[in-house]
Amino acid sequence: MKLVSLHHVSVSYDKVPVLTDVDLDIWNDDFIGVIGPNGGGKTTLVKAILKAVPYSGEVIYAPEIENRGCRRIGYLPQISEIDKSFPISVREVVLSGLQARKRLLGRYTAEDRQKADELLHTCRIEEIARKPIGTLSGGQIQRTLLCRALISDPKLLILDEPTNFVDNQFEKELYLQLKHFNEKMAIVMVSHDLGTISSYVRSIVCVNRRVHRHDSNIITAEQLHNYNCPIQIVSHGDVPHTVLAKHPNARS
Ligand SMILES: Nc1ncnc2c1ncn2[C@@H]1O[C@H](COP(=O)(O)OP(=O)(O)OP(=O)(O)O)[C@@H](O)[C@H]1O
Repeated sequence: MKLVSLHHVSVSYDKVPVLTDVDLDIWNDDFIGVIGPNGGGKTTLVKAILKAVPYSGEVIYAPEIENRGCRRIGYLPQISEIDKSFPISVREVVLSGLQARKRLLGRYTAEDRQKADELLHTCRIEEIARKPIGTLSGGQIQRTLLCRALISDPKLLILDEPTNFVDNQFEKELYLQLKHFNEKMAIVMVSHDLGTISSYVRSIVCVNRRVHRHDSNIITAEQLHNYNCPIQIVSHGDVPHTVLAKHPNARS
């Protein structure tokens, strides 16, 4: 079942085109890795899927995704987009994932709080439930944001660089959890860590102003060529690699 369809979607910031004429369908069982060079438009693509940036063209949600004002998309933003000075506890951050629904229905229920506690337990952060987010490590923040993204029982989970600033242990646990979540929801994950994600995702979407979907998790030489930027090969086989952080062609 098709959950989201983008038709001829274009996005510009200050008249500078960032995404041009994007056609993309997201299906209910998808596990998509979104790759591309720095500044290529990956986060903008995610925001277009969320209708969180002005765009031309069409972004169409199936009724399973949006029904009577209730949107079932969980979103884990980049850590840099989080205001850590905001005086709010881990548990409150997790519950805030229900806000869109609460605008219609009012206060949190005992059931909501129990759900938040279950997720905190699943992500192994129940002992920091009362801590303010400003005091947390990168891994603890990512776990908190993951719980927030999951609390509304999404049909589509979107993660933007979820393994930035986290340790290897968290990364491994996260990928295994995502595999499990993918039995119930579609997943779209932006990552620079191509070598790792290629062994978990089922499709690859390359973003460099234009968007190409490849229904395979094998990263090809052609895809690497699309990067047009320095690449560090980290292992052999199906060309897994990492894009260097410093990048002369970046537009940002
Ligand atoms: N709100 C904004 N206003 C103006 N320009 C923006 C805005 N957001 C992003 N950009 C620019 O749009 C381009 C694409 O940015 P985007 O964050 O979508 O790329 P990205 O592929 O996610 O990059 P990165 O890998 O560095 O996270 C960049 O040149 C960026 O500077």
